[in-house]
Amino acid sequence: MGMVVHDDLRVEVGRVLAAAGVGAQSRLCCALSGGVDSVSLFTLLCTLQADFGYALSAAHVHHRLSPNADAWAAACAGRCAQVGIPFRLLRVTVARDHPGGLEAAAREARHAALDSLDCDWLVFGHHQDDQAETVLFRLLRGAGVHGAAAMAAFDRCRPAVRPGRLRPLLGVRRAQILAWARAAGLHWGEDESNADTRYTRNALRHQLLPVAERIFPAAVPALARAAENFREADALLDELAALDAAACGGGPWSRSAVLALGAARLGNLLRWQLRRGGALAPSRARLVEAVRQLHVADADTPLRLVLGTWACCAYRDALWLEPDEAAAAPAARDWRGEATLPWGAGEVVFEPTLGAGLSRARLSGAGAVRLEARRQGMKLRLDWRRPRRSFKNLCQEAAVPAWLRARLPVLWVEGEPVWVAGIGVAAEFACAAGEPGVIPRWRLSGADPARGSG
Ligand SMILES: Nc1ncnc2c1ncn2[C@@H]1O[C@H](COP(=O)(O)OP(=O)(O)OP(=O)(O)O)[C@@H](O)[C@H]1O
Repeated sequence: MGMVVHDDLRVEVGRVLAAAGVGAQSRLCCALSGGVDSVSLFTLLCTLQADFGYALSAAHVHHRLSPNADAWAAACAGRCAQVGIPFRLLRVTVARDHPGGLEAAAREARHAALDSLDCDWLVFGHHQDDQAETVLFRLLRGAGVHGAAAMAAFDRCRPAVRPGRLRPLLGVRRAQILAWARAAGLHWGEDESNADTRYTRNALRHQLLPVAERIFPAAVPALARAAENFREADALLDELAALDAAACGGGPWSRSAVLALGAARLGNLLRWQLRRGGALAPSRARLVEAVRQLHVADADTPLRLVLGTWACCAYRDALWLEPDEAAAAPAARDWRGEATLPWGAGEVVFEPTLGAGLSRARLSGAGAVRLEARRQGMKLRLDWRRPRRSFKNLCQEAAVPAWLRARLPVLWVEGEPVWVAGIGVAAEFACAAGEPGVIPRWRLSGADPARGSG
């Protein structure tokens, strides 16, 4: 393209790529908005391709919001065609009723579309001024350490799930990029919404930050440095949470071990686990309240505390987090005498006994034995001398909370329940004295409930 290439920007982008471990086998996709930042980035990535040997492509998200959106998309497509770089146009539909407003809805749709691309790294044009704005924005909304850490120059996001994110210009000032782009003779678009101070981010950029810079001339690099400090502290908190999670039993934690942690550490553990599960961060008030309730509930009370889109559950000595909509019952399974069967977040263990639990003879004389959730209108007789009672009644008596009922494993023989976890064995199938039997036990262990298995 016959442009002047200033070495400083090229060196900086190359430094970040090398630090992230980008090499000849890497597939990079440049998120190309058509603005000066991503156009400069795209140009630099094209230049550096010879040094690194990576495969480069570009993608533009068409939000269908602005009347100029088609022109932006066409400009991006044209730019890629000119230099022979594969280009993807991603059309998204932005929710008009998003609780965070149109800007947040557009961002969410944009990131979801980009995440679906088949590449190792998505490369963004964020720079140091964006970083400073992000830090300030988040602090003004009461962020914690994780939020105030803002953006990383690179995050290797769960390789199998979504591409990593690279921001090679994060240490570069906006003015530097602009000067570089002008010197390089680039052409780019100006986003009409950037001048619109109705959007909070733009108000921050055009009104708040200029005032801060008048008083603190180094406000932008200082805020970017603060983000790095927060990032370091955040990594330490994550390490602490990982240690605490392991010490509390890995998968479903031991409730007593979790409650032995101080309130701040317990909150840190919950936040960490929620982030790993991809949950939105709960509000501080909600989290503090959940920690308080966990502490005041007596050890045997089952708990289900909603934390935003997830819930923190405790039953007996197990404590775990799961998506809030996961009220669905675990998958049914046939029992053919196995020692254990998986059940949702845990398993059902069949312990051999003598004169207790379910009669082996009766079970083997019956048809198919199936582990399944409760069924509508089911009844169970625990005692010969008493009538059959409804599942609901039995649950109430055994203090099994409503949310847990759909998850209780039930052993069914020919359409009749013969065992219900936490409740007992049907009198018809009870083992007589001295007779070989089996006791099923529901154990919340094994699989990680936060992964929502079963
Ligand atoms: N429509 C788009 N299509 C492709 N990439 C885009 C688009 N808009 C923005 N990007 C990418 O995101 C970077 C940051 O853009 P911008 O500052 O407008 O977004 P933001 O909303 O502040 O950031 P973020 O989306 O990360 O929250 C751009 O440099 C570009 O790499």
